[in-house]
Amino acid sequence: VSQDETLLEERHLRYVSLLGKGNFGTVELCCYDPMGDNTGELVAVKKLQPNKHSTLEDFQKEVKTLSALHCDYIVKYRGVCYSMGRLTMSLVMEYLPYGSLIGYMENHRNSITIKRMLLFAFQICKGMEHLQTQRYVHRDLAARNILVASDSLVKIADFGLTKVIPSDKEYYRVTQPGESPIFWYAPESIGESRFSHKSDIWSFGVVLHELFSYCDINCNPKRVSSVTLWNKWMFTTIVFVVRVLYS
Ligand SMILES: C[C@H](Nc1nc(-c2c[nH]c3ncc(Cl)cc23)ncc1F)C(=O)NCC(F)(F)F
Repeated sequence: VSQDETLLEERHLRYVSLLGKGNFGTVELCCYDPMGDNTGELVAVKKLQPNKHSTLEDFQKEVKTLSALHCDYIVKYRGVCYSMGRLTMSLVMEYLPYGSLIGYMENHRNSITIKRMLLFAFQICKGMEHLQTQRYVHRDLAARNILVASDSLVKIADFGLTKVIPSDKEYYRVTQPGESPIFWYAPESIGESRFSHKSDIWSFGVVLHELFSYCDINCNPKRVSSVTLWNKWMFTTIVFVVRVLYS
């Protein structure tokens, strides 16, 4: 019988620690140990908590997206794990020990060279290039969604908002913009909820800003655009004007 090694059994997944939370559910560090002799592999398990933001259908699309992407610069898919009699499911991915790029840049502020930042930027470009060849738009490219595999390798992760561009169009229009990270959004994404490879490139520009500012909390995109009331008023006005221009 052909063993589908991407269908993982919950009984072999041992909880280690909580890695982080999102508006979909949580990501836990687990050890997948089918032999039961602690020779298992550390994995990151994204558990779905169906809520108003993310449904099982959205989650299944994320699994389909990640399982279709094979690239050194994209977090690897390990499989899915159904539990509670297929009532809920988990997405199992490789575990990247150095965590998210934000934390890494803050902790290695003094040892990161410009050359290293350019290497990371190049790797993110290669990952995004692979996404583009499959007509995917990430829609949430930000330093918080880049993982660090080693001191010289980063990978794109979190494909929860990723969409496929229809073959007859150049862009994807979102009907219900959820919790939008608008500080990473291109003008046409703010104005018309339109997403394309070009809007991913805009977000990449914001990621470059994060990289070259060491993901410093005092100048991160959200902070920069709302540091004072004036900026807040200005930003609101800009969003309003952009929406008017695009309507
Ligand atoms: C909610 C989860 N948050 C976190 N994840 C990790 C993490 C370390 N190592 C990891 N290896 C594989 C994965 Cl999928 C996550 C981690 N560390 C801190 C977090 F806050 C997450 O998925 N964040 C999006 C992205 F993965 F892009 F960073």
